[in-house]
Amino acid sequence: MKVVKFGGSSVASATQYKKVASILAADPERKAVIVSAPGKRHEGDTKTTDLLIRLAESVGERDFDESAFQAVLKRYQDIIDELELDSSLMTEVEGHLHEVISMYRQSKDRLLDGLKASGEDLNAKVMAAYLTSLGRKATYISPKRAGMIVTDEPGNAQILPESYPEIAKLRGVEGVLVIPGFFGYSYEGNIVTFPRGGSDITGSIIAAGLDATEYENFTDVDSIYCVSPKMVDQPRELKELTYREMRELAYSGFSVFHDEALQPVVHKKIPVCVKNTNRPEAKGTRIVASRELDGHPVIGIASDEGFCSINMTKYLMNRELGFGRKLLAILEDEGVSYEHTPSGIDNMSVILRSHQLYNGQEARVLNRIREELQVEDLYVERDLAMIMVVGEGMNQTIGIASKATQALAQAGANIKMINQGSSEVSMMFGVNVADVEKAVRSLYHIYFPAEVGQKA
Ligand SMILES: Nc1ncnc2c1ncn2[C@@H]1O[C@H](COP(=O)(O)OP(=O)(O)O)[C@@H](O)[C@H]1O
Ligand SMILES: N[C@@H](CC(=O)OP(=O)(O)O)C(=O)O
Repeated sequence: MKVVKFGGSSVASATQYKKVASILAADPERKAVIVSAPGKRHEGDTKTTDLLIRLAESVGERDFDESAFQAVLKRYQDIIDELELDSSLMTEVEGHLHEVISMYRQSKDRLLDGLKASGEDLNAKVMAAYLTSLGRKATYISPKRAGMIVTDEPGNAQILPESYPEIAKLRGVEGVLVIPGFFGYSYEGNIVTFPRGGSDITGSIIAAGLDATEYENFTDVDSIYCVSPKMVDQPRELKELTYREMRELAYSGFSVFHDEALQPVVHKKIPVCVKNTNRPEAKGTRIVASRELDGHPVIGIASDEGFCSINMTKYLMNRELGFGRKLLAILEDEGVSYEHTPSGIDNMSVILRSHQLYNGQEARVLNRIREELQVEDLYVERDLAMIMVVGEGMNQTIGIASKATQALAQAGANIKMINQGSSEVSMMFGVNVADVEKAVRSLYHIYFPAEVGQKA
């Protein structure tokens, strides 16, 4: 039995809905369908989730931005009209949005989550109605009915383990199950969303709960490529990669699959297959527990922006017992999470996502570090990007780092930081944001010269 997730671009319009229906019809093993909210129909379009965020932000004591409300309605109206579905569905869509607004008006966080979740919830209802109109047995299943219990942290939910036996009970439901992605319910009874892009997480949770043989993730590209197709034209397609490789790459910028979506399938070793809704005949990419090494020690190069570094120096830091612990305790106390901590004899840096150091917070954190740790030099460096070079074959190959530094030098990118984890499945380089694209292209050229040659 397979679990199939369709991303926003795959369910953005009536045309896309029809592709979904034929993909489902092509394989009776496709039992559970997870849908995102309608995404972008073309370059420059706005995702329904973003329209819903705009709507949530406009809600006041008594009113809200009517144009944002109408823009959301129009996304569903277009799909419902073109598929000639019952007009009562539109009444349901409108009623649902009004209900969420009036229920959560008093709490900004809850309202935002309630409206964001509506995007997928309404789409799942429309999808179930469409499949039924085609004569398929299809049932809308809310995350509540599925038993998806999550932590009560708005916009950042995590699934609780007791959900899985509940989800397993869905195996007994006849026909295709249509489940909205992106949210669950907390014990407090609230709707709580996963981080952005979190419908991938729902798909993975349902796959693990149902003990699926495969989790198919349908999107708008033929495969996962070894670098973002936004940076390199037609890069090398990846046939297979391991969970570890994908986790590193997704975390570091491969937005095609959510980095938190692997955890539920990993321990059951359920393969994930990323495929194209617009070209389902293309083989796609399989993410599996282990793979044969294919002569490419590096499998992918990812990059992400929006980092900063807190750098500090203190003479004889190496002799000061507990320095690192005290530093990290200050960050924990201030609610700041960190990504990496490269260090030298008398200096240490903490790399973190810049949005965590907003104005007041930055001053507070720096003051505490200065006063409590008595450092001699302390400053924040912003506009950093992290580049991750990933591959299972890297730990058995000599010269990977030297190739990387050569490529970065050729690109004229100044290396701000190098970090290699003990797993040796990845190596990370910090560079200025301004240098990141040329650095990634240069790394691609050095690690995949055959591909570059073929296209020249
Ligand atoms: N390495 C990569 N391989 C494939 N796609 C990538 C990669 N890195 C980034 N992407 C982007 O991810 C997009 C698909 O993810 P997303 O927009 O979230 O799709 P969906 O609407 O299906 O959820 C692709 O269109 C592509 O631009
Ligand atoms: N619609 C949500 C969740 C999601 O996963 O969407 P998509 O499948 O379009 O990435 C978002 O935009 O974040």
